[in-house]
Amino acid sequence: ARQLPPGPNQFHVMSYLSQLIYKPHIALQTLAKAYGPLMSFQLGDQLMVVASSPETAKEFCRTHDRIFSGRHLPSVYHILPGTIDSSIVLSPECGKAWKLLRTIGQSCVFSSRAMETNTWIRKAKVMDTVNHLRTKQLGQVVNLEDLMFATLANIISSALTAKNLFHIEGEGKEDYKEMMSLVNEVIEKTTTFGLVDFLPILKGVDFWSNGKAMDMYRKIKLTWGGIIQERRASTKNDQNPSSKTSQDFLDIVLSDGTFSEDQIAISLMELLIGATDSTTITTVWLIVELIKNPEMLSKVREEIAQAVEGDELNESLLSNNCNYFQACIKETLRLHVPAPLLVPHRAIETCKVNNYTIPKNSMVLVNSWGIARDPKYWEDATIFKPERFLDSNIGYRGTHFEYLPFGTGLRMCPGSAVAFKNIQMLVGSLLHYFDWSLPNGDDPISIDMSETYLTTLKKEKPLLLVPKLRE
Ligand code: HEM
Repeated sequence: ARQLPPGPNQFHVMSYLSQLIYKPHIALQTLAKAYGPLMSFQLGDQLMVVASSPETAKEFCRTHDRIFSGRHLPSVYHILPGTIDSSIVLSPECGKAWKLLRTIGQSCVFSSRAMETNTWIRKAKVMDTVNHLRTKQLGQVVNLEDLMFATLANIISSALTAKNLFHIEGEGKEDYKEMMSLVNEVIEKTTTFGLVDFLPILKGVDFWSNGKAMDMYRKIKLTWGGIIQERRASTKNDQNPSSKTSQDFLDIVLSDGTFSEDQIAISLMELLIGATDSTTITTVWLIVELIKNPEMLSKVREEIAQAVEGDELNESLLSNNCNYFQACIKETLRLHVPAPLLVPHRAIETCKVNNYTIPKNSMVLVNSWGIARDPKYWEDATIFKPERFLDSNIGYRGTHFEYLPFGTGLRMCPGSAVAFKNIQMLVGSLLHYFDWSLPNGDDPISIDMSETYLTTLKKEKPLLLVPKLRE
């Protein structure tokens, strides 16, 4: 007989509804305390299955990895034409288009060779930002979160298409603001799914009318259309295509011919969001934790100083010699897990897990946030303590199930190493060249630590700081 994992009944779920929508990682952790690390419940017409321990996470992401490698599509994707076949993140199964896009991404962004090739891009975009900050007047307040976001967006868009999305020197000007709100709107709309999407009562709110979806589609095309067409034209005019030494993502997808221009725009947008959203969140929390802990900050700075060559940070020295700094990045990814429930998985077949039946099309959530704060696995679990990673072999590549900031298995984040390098270069440079203080000389201890959930978990209030060039 079919036996589902234990879990709350309809009434119990209803009493948690608001928390399930706005703070699902917390609600699910609370429920798991009552029902155990493998739990199920009905949410509207969707069966939800939740893994809340390293052991149960392993069942879904390792032991039965292939069966749980599906995704649910937010309703918006059913409205937008062609998106299902041009997505990595939300591709419903690990099918042909998913494989092709992951392979192309591997060759020009994710692999070690690609990261090596792209080192100069990372450095150049970070230095654009550093140089821009050098022009600030003494005491001028900077929205550092936006600036780091724009820098990370330029790094990925340059790696994908050889173009900047943001003109950094134009920070705060019309073009910059327009691009910022365009991209933010797409991020907000396309990631606002998950639990809400499966509740018939909330569907009444009509998040996603056809009109809104088409507007989003138009905006995605507005962001990338010009870049794609320009490249297509220049490739046609180029008599000798082999004269280009290395191909970027755009060269490869265009010459492959599988995807339409609109589909290419969608996959570029998706990679942009994947590469910037969680990474920005991490850089924000890392800086917050360090300015709140001056002793840690000076240790990090001492290390970074050892990785400077001439007047520039050297990426391989940063990677090889800055253990404490890396421990701080890892600890930030533990205490402030950017994707607290990973990206929801879907069972593509019915499967038995721990003697329970998990029916086909169940939505599987791994509470990576709860696991990373479980006192069973982590001492002083809610305290920022980078030292814990110094003498530990726990890495972020998905082999330690008590620490899964990037997930693990088939659907694991392909950009984990890229993220690490970007964070290291960007935050390393910002801390090396500048001192950071709060507006009005406020004490860093007073920084508001509230978080807000929108598939990713970010700092609620923007990070406003005053830079001062270090001697
Ligand atoms: C700190 C930064 C980042 C974090 C915490 C993060 C986290 C994640 C997580 C948790 C997933 C879902 C894993 C799962 O469902 O099991 C994911 C998927 C993904 N990430 Fe990241 N990520 C980060 C940076 C990046 C970067 C820099 C890129 C691109 C260069 C990227 C591209 C992707 C893509 C394409 C997927 C979809 C994979 C698939 O469904 O097959 N991410 N990421």
